Amino acid sequence: MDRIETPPDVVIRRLPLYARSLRYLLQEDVRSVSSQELGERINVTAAQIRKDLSYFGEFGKQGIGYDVEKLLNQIERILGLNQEWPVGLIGIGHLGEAIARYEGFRRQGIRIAALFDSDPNKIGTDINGLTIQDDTHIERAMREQGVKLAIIAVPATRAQEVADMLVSAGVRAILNYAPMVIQVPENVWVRHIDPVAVLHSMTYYLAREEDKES
Ligand SMILES: NC(=O)c1ccc[n+]([C@@H]2O[C@H](COP(=O)([O-])OP(=O)(O)OC[C@H]3O[C@@H](n4cnc5c(N)ncnc54)[C@H](O)[C@@H]3O)[C@@H](O)[C@H]2O)c1
Repeated sequence: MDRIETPPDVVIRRLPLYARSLRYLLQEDVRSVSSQELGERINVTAAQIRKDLSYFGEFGKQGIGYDVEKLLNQIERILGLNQEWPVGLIGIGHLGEAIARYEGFRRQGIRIAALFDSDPNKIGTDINGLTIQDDTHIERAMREQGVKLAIIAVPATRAQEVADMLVSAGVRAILNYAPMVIQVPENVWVRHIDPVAVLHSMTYYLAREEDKES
């Protein structure tokens, strides 16, 4: 069977969730799992899991389920997690410092490799063995280390200029925490994390409930 279709982005976004669930299963010493059981853990139907995985080849056998370790290895390979990814972090304020100190990234294939800020009081100080560099050095430092991934944790008003510097530095994927949509060329991936917008999408429901009660 030909499998030339490009997997949609929603499928790619689910793969890390499958991988995480499979890691938990391995920790629980579960060696084999059905798409039904895997789906229940992440609120996805068994049919959806089978369809998602079918973009990448044949996994598991009908009626037997998936070998947890093998499927995890395959998904990790698909996600490029058979290597470690260095990441540049820009903006070492409240959030940036917490990210720089977070040990969980390293355990999951992501290595914070370079820190940048524009505040002269922060430049030259160390966090977790890394020296905060002047953000005017982004291009040189990122190119020298071959860093293709970056995290933006600067105020919204500074996010676009930082994104422009990252693009000039050859960065191809940006995780943006600033509440501001940044413009980048087509060949650069951007994901936004906006906890305030997510909370507001729930305050909508709470406010309606309160209206009904009053
Ligand atoms: N702190 C949170 O819980 C939180 C939650 C969600 C989103 N955010 C967003 O994350 C971003 C950072 O938040 P924060 O609380 O850490 O802010 P912060 O003010 O504590 O830190 C911002 C840091 O960015 C640096 N900076 C400013 N301009 C820069 C530039 N051009 N280049 C490099 N560094 C620069 C500042 O010197 C400072 O160290 C903001 O956009 C904020 O809206 C924060």
